[in-house]
Amino acid sequence: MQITIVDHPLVQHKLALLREADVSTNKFRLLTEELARLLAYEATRDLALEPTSIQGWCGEVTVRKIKGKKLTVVPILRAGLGMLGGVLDLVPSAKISVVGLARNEETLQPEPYFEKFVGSLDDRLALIIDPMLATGGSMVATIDMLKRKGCQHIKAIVMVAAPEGVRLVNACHPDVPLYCAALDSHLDEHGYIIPGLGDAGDKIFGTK
Ligand SMILES: O=P(O)(O)OC[C@H]1O[C@H](OP(=O)(O)OP(=O)(O)O)[C@H](O)[C@@H]1O
Ligand SMILES: O=c1cc[nH]c(=O)[nH]1
Ligand SMILES: [Mg+2]
Repeated sequence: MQITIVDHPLVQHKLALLREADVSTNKFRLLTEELARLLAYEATRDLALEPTSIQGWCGEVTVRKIKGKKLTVVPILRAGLGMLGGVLDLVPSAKISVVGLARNEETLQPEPYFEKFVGSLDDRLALIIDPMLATGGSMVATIDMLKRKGCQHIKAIVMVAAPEGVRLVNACHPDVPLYCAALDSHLDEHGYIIPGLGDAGDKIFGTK
């Protein structure tokens, strides 16, 4: 599995601000969106281009535009919604597929509660977005769902990943590249990433 840890100074600086214990809901939201934008920039770096002719100011000019492949952005509810605006800034015409999963706090298994996919998934690149890759259960379940619907090209974008989650995604779906701002140390006994960010969903939505 290809894993890209985006080491750009802007990414690392924003991640540092996100890790502060007393970060406000408003600041966490803004930083999440900004980080998502920068991570999506990296994740779309290899989109294929094709030459096309347009009328420019001085006559015909050959330019390059993104080739046919359509995109769907796949936020995993809830926390993935916090990254959606940042990704859509870069790919405003992307269609959105939504997956609702809640991690059971005791078993740490993802429990599905919603799914709504756009059509023609076999013809699209799916960009899954979720701030946290912890055990990897939620990401693997989402990739499973997409593949069952015929999706063949999938990338995962997270802010912080744990080695445990990377290992699980790699074991189940080695074809899915992962983009993140940090690969952290480990999971604690409650399945939280250390040092991580705490509960990203709660911080984005202001719950708890
Ligand atoms: O890798 P995993 O062990 O599956 O954990 C990661 C998942 O846990 C969090 O969501 P949570 O289930 O807490 O839901 P929320 O977004 O509604 O807070 C997070 O946003 C991921 O979706
Ligand atoms: O560290 C973690 C693990 C799962 N979900 C979170 O929001 N944070
Ligand atoms: Mg949560």
